[in-house]
Amino acid sequence: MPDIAIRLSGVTVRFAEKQLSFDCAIPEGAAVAVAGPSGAGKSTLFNVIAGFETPATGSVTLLGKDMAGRDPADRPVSIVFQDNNLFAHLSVADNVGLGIDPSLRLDAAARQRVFAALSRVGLGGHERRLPGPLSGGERQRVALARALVRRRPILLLDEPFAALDPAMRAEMAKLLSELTAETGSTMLFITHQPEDIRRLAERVIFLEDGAIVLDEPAEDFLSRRAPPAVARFLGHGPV
Ligand SMILES: Nc1ncnc2c1ncn2[C@@H]1O[C@H](COP(=O)(O)OP(=O)(O)OP(=O)(O)O)[C@@H](O)[C@H]1O
Repeated sequence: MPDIAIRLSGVTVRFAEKQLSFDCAIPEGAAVAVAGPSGAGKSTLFNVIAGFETPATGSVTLLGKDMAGRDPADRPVSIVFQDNNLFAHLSVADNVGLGIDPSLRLDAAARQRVFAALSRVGLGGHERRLPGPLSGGERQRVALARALVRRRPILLLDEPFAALDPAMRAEMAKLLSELTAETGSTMLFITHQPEDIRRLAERVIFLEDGAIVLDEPAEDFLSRRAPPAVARFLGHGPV
């Protein structure tokens, strides 16, 4: 049995109009899809794991360590946001270098890591370009390279496929599955497409109305006809 990479126990998050609650145990090395209707709590779940949101109750344990009071920078987590947060005035290489040192004081070994990460995501030779003219898929891969140079064992990807056309979706899924196999990292990705689950996920976490309602192997999830929100997600219509 693999160890548990992410354990949330009795976690609640209170917003003015809403309370969310999370319990889950995600094995180390798993590729996990996070799905559910808009407003269900997917981004909040990521923010709790990454440390951008502080729970009102409960515990967040990552790789066996309690994260209470730990800043995002001190957690074993890299997060790639949906809008990929690239700086328009910095080169591709510098955008990736920020993952190593926010003040961009990079020695030769660090610069080598940046080049290696860009080459790994298929962007070797693009180091000096600015992000502006890049395609959506290329920008996503720059953001992914920045996450990779941080070498954190847990990778959170907020809709990594959203801006991509079907061919690029398949390519990105292949890249992510190769990367996680190589590094052994635990990866969670938010998606609205069953196809991404078929391609990449071993497990699925499904949220509804502020809570995790399913946490199970992808094949079990994909053969479901209920509850209704899952049936809708899978394109089966209401039951
Ligand atoms: N900072 C906040 N203050 C108040 N309410 C919030 C805050 N962040 C999220 N919420 C509320 O919590 C609920 C969950 O939001 P969240 O963004 O996590 O959902 P989501 O599943 O990621 O949605 P989407 O798919 O639309 O991005 C929503 O009702 C949202 O309005």
